[in-house]
Amino acid sequence: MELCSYDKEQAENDLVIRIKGLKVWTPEEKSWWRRKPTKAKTVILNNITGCIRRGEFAAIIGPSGAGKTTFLVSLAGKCTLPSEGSVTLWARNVKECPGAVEIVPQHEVFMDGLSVMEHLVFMTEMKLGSCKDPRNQATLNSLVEEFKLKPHVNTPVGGLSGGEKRLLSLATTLLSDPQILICDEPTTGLDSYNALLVVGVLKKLSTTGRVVLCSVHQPSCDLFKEFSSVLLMAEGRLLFHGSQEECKEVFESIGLRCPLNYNPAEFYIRAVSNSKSNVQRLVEVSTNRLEYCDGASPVRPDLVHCYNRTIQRNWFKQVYLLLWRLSLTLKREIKNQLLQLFITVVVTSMVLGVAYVGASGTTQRGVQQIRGFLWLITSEVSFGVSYSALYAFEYEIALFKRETGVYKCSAYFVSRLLSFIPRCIIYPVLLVSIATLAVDLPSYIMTATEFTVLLILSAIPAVAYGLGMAALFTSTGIIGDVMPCVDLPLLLMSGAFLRLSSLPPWMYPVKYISHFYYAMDAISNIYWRQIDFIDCPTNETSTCVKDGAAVLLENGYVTDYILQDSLGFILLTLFWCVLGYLGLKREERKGYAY
Ligand SMILES: Nc1ncnc2c1ncn2[C@@H]1O[C@H](COP(=O)(O)OP(=O)(O)OP(=O)(O)O)[C@@H](O)[C@H]1O
Repeated sequence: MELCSYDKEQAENDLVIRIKGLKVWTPEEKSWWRRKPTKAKTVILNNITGCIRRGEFAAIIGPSGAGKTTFLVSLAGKCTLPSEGSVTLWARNVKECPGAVEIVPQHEVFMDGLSVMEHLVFMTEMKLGSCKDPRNQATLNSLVEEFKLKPHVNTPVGGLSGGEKRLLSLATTLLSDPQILICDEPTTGLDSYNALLVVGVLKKLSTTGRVVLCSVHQPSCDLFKEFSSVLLMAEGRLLFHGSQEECKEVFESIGLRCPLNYNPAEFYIRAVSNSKSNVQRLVEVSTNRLEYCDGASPVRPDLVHCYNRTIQRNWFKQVYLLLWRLSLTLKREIKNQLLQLFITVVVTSMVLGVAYVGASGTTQRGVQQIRGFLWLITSEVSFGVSYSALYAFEYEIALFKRETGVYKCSAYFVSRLLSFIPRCIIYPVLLVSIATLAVDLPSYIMTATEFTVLLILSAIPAVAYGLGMAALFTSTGIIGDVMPCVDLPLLLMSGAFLRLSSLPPWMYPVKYISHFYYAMDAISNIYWRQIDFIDCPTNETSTCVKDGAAVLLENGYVTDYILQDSLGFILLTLFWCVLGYLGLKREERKGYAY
């Protein structure tokens, strides 16, 4: 089970991680109307140099805000802040060795509706391959055993305690058997038994040659002594790196002796909290001590072969697995979801039925009513599905970012789109079946069937539109405000409120990206093409429309509607999918907030 390996004989005692002059800072923030920066640049990591050896099990300690998390994230090559200096694994840039390092963040993010086993099966399938493979099954079972997750395999993840979630998070990360494991506060929130259990497993990993780095907050004496080395940080600097014995010696050399029976970790942290002089003295000592890293012989990059146990499942398999995971959570809510949908559609259909009872397109009065009815059923479906997709990413975006690299962004978007297909079918079927009973449709069965098929087809670009907008605005939280502004020009193009034949040419592009337009164009054509004669009373004062074709002409709908509207639905779905994909890609690039 080897991930990112290298020629062992050649480099048995070599350095694994080498850090040179690492500096990380937050960028200046400027507003476009002021020249002066609104927020100055802040240095988080200040010129860190050091090296980590094979088999090291290190505790990273320091006061809050010392930069421990930023340091760990930089070591994993996942820091998105501006930086200089270098982090290399076996003489290779950390970013060139993906999969060699895995990071377990401080905060867990899971799909709460899944059970522990379902989550682990999903991750195994995505990262390692089929769960039917005995090797993968053995890995999965051994992690369940090792992290004492067996009693919880059927418990929903959302129902686990904080500590149990931590164990699950570690087990998930270890599935891919990383060569370097970085854990941000792996024992926080665990009782002493589980904390020791976790530390024990991590220590065991390090004895196999892997590097395990953990930031720890106020570790107990028992826990602290399990670590083979200590990295002490304060004010963004690495003040000490070495064994616990050496740490004691260094502190004593600057006149700081840990009292007997006092927790050494707590003593070191206290000594560097709010004491500039202690920090300065340790910086001076460490500058000399850390030179040993420069003296050690580096591995030749050409001898390093980065490979990793995780595999990339093919795109279709990824979509399938993501859909399978979504279906598991949906299955648990299916009764509520169906009931909600049913009530919404029945109430809507009944209101429409009552308002348009007996409406027929064969009379002059009926023309207006049928136009209204057609507009309302198409807009109900479009709004119903696009707004249900609008908040799809709100809760999932953190999970998506956390799982970056596990599956492709496009696979995730497509699986989310496909998960709405049942709604795109059920909604129109119910709505047309109930609402059309009240109106006078020519060749009822045929027309109602055509309406249903059309509304199902129109629901797909509508969902893509909702998801696309959701992906574009998910991180800003303003989606609820943006949607109505984008909806307005699109629904104006439906032809229900404007005569499309007299649109100014500059508005044409809006018409062609309006799913309302294609849906109204098609449904109007289906209905009005069957109306050969519209009665015109002798006492009618205004001009009469004489047949369905005249109604279509008046509205500005096309004649070749099947080809144009089908093409419109396809292109529009692609258009919103591409925009949604780009939105998600942008979120992915921003990185996970560790
Ligand atoms: N993306 C960021 N933007 C702005 N400031 C940041 C960012 N990330 C970290 N910081 C700041 O850098 C400092 C170090 O943060 P970091 O989380 O690395 O510290 P830490 O030692 O892990 O703290 P704790 O032990 O409390 O988790 C903090 O003052 C934090 O506010």
